[in-house]
Amino acid sequence: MDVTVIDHPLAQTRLTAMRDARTDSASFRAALRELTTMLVYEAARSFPVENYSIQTPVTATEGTRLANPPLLVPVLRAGLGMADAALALVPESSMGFVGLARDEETYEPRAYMESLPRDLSGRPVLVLDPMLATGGSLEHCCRLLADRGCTDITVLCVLAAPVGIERLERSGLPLRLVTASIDEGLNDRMFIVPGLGDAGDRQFGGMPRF
Ligand SMILES: O=P(O)(O)OC[C@H]1O[C@H](OP(=O)(O)OP(=O)(O)O)[C@H](O)[C@@H]1O
Ligand SMILES: O=c1cc[nH]c(=O)[nH]1
Ligand SMILES: [Mg+2]
Repeated sequence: MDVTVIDHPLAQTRLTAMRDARTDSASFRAALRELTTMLVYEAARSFPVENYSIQTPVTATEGTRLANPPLLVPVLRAGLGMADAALALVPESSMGFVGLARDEETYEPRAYMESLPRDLSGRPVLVLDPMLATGGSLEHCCRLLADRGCTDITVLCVLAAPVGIERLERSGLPLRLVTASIDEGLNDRMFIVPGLGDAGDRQFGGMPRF
């Protein structure tokens, strides 16, 4: 699996703001939006383009557009904070949604929402979720996409734990990963260390579990 780590200084300052426990929700969301722009910029480097004719105020020339705009899939809740920034940078894209909540005892993802096109063959997909911890949630999401015929999945994360990367690698799914950091590991509650805490709660506040 192809793994890209964005170690740009501006990505690292946003990441630091997100890690800092003193950062309030509004500043956390702002840092996530800015970091998402950088992750999408990097992920889009390999997007195929096509040329077409345009007219500048001076003369005729060739313009460039995306040959096959992606489907964006934020994983609710935490991935919602990446959706606007991704859509702003790739306005030609469309959006599907997957809702997953990790069970606090088994750490397995529980699916509660799925809104995706039926056929994803020939369609590149950018999955948006800030956290790759055990990898259960992202493996589940990427399987939903592969089951619909998708063969080109790029997962965009803020933090990835080595065990989660290995799980995605072992899954055999057709994906690559773009992240701002590979962290040390997981603690006994399967939180990423040093991490940033619960990315959903830090954006939107705590929620009673079902
Ligand atoms: O790799 P995993 O071990 O599966 O953990 C990662 C998942 O945990 C978080 O979501 P969470 O289940 O907390 O839901 P939330 O976004 O509603 O907070 C995160 O956004 C990932 O989806
Ligand atoms: O560290 C973690 C692990 C899973 N989900 C989060 O939001 N944070
Ligand atoms: Mg959460």
